[in-house]
Amino acid sequence: MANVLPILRQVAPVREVFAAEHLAELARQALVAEAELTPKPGLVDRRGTGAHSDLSLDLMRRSASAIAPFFADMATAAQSMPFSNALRTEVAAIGRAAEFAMLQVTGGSNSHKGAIWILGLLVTAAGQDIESNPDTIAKGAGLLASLPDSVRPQLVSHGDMVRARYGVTGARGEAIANFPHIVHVGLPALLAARKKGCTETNSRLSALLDIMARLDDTCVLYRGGAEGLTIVQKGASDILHAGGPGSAAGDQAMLQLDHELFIRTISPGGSADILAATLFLDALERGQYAVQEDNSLSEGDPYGAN
Ligand SMILES: CC(C)(COP(=O)(O)OP(=O)(O)OC[C@H]1O[C@@H](n2cnc3c(N)ncnc32)[C@H](O[C@H]2O[C@H](COP(=O)(O)OP(=O)(O)OP(=O)(O)O)[C@@H](O)[C@H]2O)[C@@H]1O)[C@@H](O)C(=O)NCCC(=O)NCCS
Ligand SMILES: Nc1ncnc2[nH]cnc12
Repeated sequence: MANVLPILRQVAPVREVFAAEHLAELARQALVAEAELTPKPGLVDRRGTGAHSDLSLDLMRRSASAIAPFFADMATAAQSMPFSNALRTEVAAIGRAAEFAMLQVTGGSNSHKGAIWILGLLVTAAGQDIESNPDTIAKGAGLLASLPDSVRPQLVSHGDMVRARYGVTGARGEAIANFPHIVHVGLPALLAARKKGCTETNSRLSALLDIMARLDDTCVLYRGGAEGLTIVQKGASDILHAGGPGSAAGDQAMLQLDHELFIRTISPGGSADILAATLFLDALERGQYAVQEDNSLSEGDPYGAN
């Protein structure tokens, strides 16, 4: 079904929907593209495990594959019921099943909890209308996030602890505010770097650093406190001011920040999730479907970084 989408796009004038499997595959590929992007400060990448002792690139890839079918289920749900509390409840149940599948494949490590939330909401919103753009998809996803989560368990998450201590709004707040760090930070930074002639890898790294410089990442706050967040935000900002990825000073500053985060075991995991979602919406917007003309799916880095 996914492989007919480019054809549908040409012949169907309006309100054709994205195939659920296609959205899921695109989301999986965005997660793999984020994980493989190298070098990322403190994060798992092609060089190694960053500030993590329980994650690896192979695990991130397997986690992405394990959760992709749940994205397809979310898009299918979006196509079979209207925007409503019932859809929110259905998607929450699928999201929790995806978290369970993630924990099973990683042996209990949290590889993509934030990504399941963000991409799950975006895939659901994108599942409804092919004429959408990043802004309207983010708004739809934000609206869905603001509906009540009727079966929310009474467990206290790391995000809950950090929110109570530092007064930040975390992953839930990001969604309810319509994903400002994707729409107003990640995407503009990605496009600006490409326009300047940066390589695709450096454009994505620039987008990640811009996100890191501004996001109140609860993953950073939980591991490193307020001081850790300052180190991440100032460090990312300094790299960009030094010339950004691809400049000698920028690359040097990036290695220094990577080292500091490694020593302190601080990981900007929330920023990584926001970058994956940025790549997903960018690919949708550009019509860059990773389905090949011979109906196969691209291998390696399907988002084509260089
Ligand atoms: C709304 C939920 C995301 C739950 O939110 P909550 O804040 O209560 O949960 P957390 O457990 O804290 O997870 C939030 C994850 O979101 C990422 N994140 C952090 N800050 C932001 C931000 N400002 N904006 C957006 N996203 C953010 C981050 O995920 C990444 O970090 C993880 C790695 O962290 P790590 O420290 O290694 O792992 P931990 O287990 O936390 O600690 P250790 O023990 O290892 O030290 C990695 O997963 C990245 O993805 C935060 O971790 C949502 O889950 C929810 O409500 N779900 C219910 C189902 C539902 O409604 N679904 C609907 C659609 S799917
Ligand atoms: N590349 C990465 N490294 C560590 N945590 C992550 N969470 C999402 N992407 C990640």
